[in-house]
Amino acid sequence: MASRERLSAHHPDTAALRRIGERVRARLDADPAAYRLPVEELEIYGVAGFFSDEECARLRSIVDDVAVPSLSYGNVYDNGRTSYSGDVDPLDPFIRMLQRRIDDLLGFEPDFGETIQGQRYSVGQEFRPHYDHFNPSHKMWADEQTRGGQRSWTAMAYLNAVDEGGSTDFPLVNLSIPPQPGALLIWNNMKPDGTPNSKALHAGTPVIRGTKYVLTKWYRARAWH
Ligand SMILES: O=C(O)CCC(=O)C(=O)O
Ligand SMILES: [Fe+2]
Repeated sequence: MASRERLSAHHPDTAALRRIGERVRARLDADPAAYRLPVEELEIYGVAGFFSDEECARLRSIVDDVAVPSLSYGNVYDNGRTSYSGDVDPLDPFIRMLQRRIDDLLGFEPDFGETIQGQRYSVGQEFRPHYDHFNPSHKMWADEQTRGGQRSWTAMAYLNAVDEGGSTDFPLVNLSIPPQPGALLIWNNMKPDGTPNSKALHAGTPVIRGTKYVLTKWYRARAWH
């Protein structure tokens, strides 16, 4: 363990991730619309009403258009995800406008963000506990190193209210966040020192009644391509 800690502290992305953490934190702390959730050991913020009802409705229909079963995607990161998901069209002017708003809220250059992903969960579907950041011992890590490196912050938007279930839980910091339409949840997957935060483990809990729609945008340590 000690040698792995040492390895990650010396990783070339670590200094960039530390600076990104500082910059985004300062920006969100200065933004009256962003509320820092009162937990230690995880930097996590909420912004209520980030998307309007009309934007949420339009986004839900976009998610319906692009979503396919997550598990049949063959995506190696997706173990534990039983929802439907898909990338939205990054060139769509409506999506570009929304992406700019998220980039601006966090203070990221647009090319640091991956394409927004849409997800739809039906009754019983979930995203089991996982980390958004990459595990450097994973076989895909070498590839990801060349296309932007480690994931830093996650921005996730709820596009509707769920009748029951579907909360986003961070079990290691005792947080359970119920979907609120139009709200954006933002967290740092790294610690302030720029190394992965084990407390960032989270899950989309099973939907019990209704359907859950979300958007997720992951930001990297470097420009993503
Ligand atoms: O649906 C949720 O509440 C969590 C989604 C999530 O963890 C992700 O998209 O990475
Ligand atoms: Fe996640």
